[in-house]
Amino acid sequence: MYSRTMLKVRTLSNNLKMYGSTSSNFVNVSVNDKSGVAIVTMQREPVNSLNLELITQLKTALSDLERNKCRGMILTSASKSVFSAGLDIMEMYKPNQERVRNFWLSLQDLWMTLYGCSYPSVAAINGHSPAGGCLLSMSCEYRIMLPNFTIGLNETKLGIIAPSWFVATMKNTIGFRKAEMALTLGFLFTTEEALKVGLIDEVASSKEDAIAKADKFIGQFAKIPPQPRTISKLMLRSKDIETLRKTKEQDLQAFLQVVNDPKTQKGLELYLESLKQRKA
Ligand SMILES: CCCCCCCC/C=C\C=C\CC(=O)SCCNC(=O)CCNC(=O)[C@H](O)C(C)(C)COP(=O)(O)OP(=O)(O)OC[C@H]1O[C@@H](n2cnc3c(N)ncnc32)[C@H](O)[C@@H]1OP(=O)(O)O
Repeated sequence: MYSRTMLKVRTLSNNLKMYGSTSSNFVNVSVNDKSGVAIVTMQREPVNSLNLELITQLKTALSDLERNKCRGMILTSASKSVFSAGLDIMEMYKPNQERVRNFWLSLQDLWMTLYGCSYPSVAAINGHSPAGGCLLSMSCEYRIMLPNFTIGLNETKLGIIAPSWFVATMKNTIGFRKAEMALTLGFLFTTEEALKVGLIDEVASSKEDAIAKADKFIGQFAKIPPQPRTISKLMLRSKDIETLRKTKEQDLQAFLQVVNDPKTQKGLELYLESLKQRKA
């Protein structure tokens, strides 16, 4: 049914090669020949932390799907326990200035592409989904999650502030009051809590069940003319996308200022240590 890599993810562009990156394939795209629905799988082990390369490859994959007029897209993970651990902290810890700049601009681009894509989008959340992982999930139109995992914007717990477009995405997903509580507490919801608060739409018993449910959700649009569908979606979403488009540089500078603050660097160092110690 789903043929692997029918839509090839392009290798990294030249401007990334200058950082000495190898063009490993962190994203797999497979398309169902019959329905035209694509499954986009993040496969950057161990936790799909979003580094520059994964972000760039995701953006390329989503844009390719747009160009190829795909019928729907399901975003999921190759890991059995993590959807995405959010932004790769190593991109922000003692960063190379040119790379960290590119990193943030690429993340902005990815969000604008995913949030504003014309095709129906579903996150099949088959593992933990904190911070940037939650942002990706919320940017889709529908979320299906497996039990016993967590999801949320936990930035305040890390001593940082979620950028305004993360906040807008959460507010648009669960409403002002619940977003305010969740963001100020840096709350990570369990699957059950996420369902209750409306952060996810359905619970699935397995990844296969999540994909089947996602296919069913997308299938509903077969009878809806695509143009009115897309225009309606963008009427709801384009204001926040345009806000970021207009303030990209300002947002970048705010990010760079925070990242380059010695206090942030110390915080990131301690957090990385705490992640490693959890294992010991
Ligand atoms: C006024 C306007 C100001 C604007 C300023 C903007 C500033 C905003 C800046 C940043 C925004 C950030 C958003 C983010 O996304 S930050 C990332 C937040 N992510 C997390 O907190 C998740 C951390 N990870 C975990 O909780 C767990 O790893 C989990 C995802 C639950 C998976 O657990 P488990 O399966 O047990 O795996 P391990 O913890 O053992 O991890 C395996 C290895 O992966 C490393 N790891 C984990 N997460 C990350 C990460 N996000 N980045 C980099 N590396 C990560 C972990 O250390 C292990 O490494 P190793 O095997 O070497 O020990």
